[in-house]
Amino acid sequence: MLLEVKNLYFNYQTNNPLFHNLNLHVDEGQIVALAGESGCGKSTLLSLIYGLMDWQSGEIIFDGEKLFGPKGNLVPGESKMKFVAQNYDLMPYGTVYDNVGKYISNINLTSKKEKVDELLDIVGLSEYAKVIPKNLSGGQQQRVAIARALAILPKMLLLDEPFSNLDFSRKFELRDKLFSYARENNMSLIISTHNLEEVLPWADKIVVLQNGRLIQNDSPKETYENPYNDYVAKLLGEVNIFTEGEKTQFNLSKKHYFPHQIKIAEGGVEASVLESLFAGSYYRNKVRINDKSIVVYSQNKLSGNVNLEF
Ligand SMILES: Nc1ncnc2c1ncn2[C@@H]1O[C@H](COP(=O)(O)OP(=O)(O)OP(=O)(O)O)[C@@H](O)[C@H]1O
Repeated sequence: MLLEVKNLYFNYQTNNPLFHNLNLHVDEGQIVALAGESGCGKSTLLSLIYGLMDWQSGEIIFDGEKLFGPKGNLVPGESKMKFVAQNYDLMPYGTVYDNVGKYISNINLTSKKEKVDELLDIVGLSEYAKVIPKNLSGGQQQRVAIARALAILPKMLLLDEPFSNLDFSRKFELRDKLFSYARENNMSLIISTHNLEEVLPWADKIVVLQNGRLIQNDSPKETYENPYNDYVAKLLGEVNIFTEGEKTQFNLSKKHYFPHQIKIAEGGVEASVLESLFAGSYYRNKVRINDKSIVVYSQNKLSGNVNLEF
């Protein structure tokens, strides 16, 4: 085990703990998605792990050593970790090259250049090496910060919403390269996100926080098949949620059905189609059974009545 958080207790305001007995562990080389809606405590947890704030009780153990938070380090932050916070913290007057190379030794300048070039390629900023951060967009600055963090090959990298400022096409490219780089170098990642779809294919484990409480800690498949509650299900994408009464009425085995989990099939429950919209690789349909509106995906445009199989 690389990281162990044991019975962590932390509050910003007395008598109102954000974390109460929080437990979490991360293995070496593991990619963990830390998910939850805005304000649930993701950034705070990453800051505590990295050692930027003091916690009130509990233990954080990293690489076999007990951590002591800010008082344990002369320079803020644990030396074997790197944290890319939401403010990026770049050197404003250094170029992109300088920023990415900040933690790489100058002893061998040729190998330093090779390393910086490799990292700039990973984050898609090869053409921006000579630009200063002030003249970059928010998403570009975010990518510089990621490249700089990767440069020191930390044992663990903490990324706070790393894809939040990136456009769609960049996101795909960056995710592929970033996760491959982490795997090749056996680097552990904890990535905070409010959108699990963004990291699901790459994550080994999904950890969900709700109001400071860790409510689910499972593999992506297990989380997807058995979300702990409606809150977790909604973090996974568009979902149909059924009440206990509706479950009985439609003879359902579970409470949450993602649109693709409901099939159009002969012999199923009859539903009327309210709308059928082209959505690229599928049609997004709104259908109704009695008073219940349900979203289902299909290969073809639907109309009239259809039969649904859950
Ligand atoms: N410095 C602070 N002082 C007091 N309360 C704070 C402070 N920073 C954060 N909080 C509160 O702690 C809770 C958790 O905040 P945090 O930033 O960790 O959430 P988050 O899940 O990272 O949110 P987001 O996704 O919006 O970044 C929130 O209710 C927030 O208002």
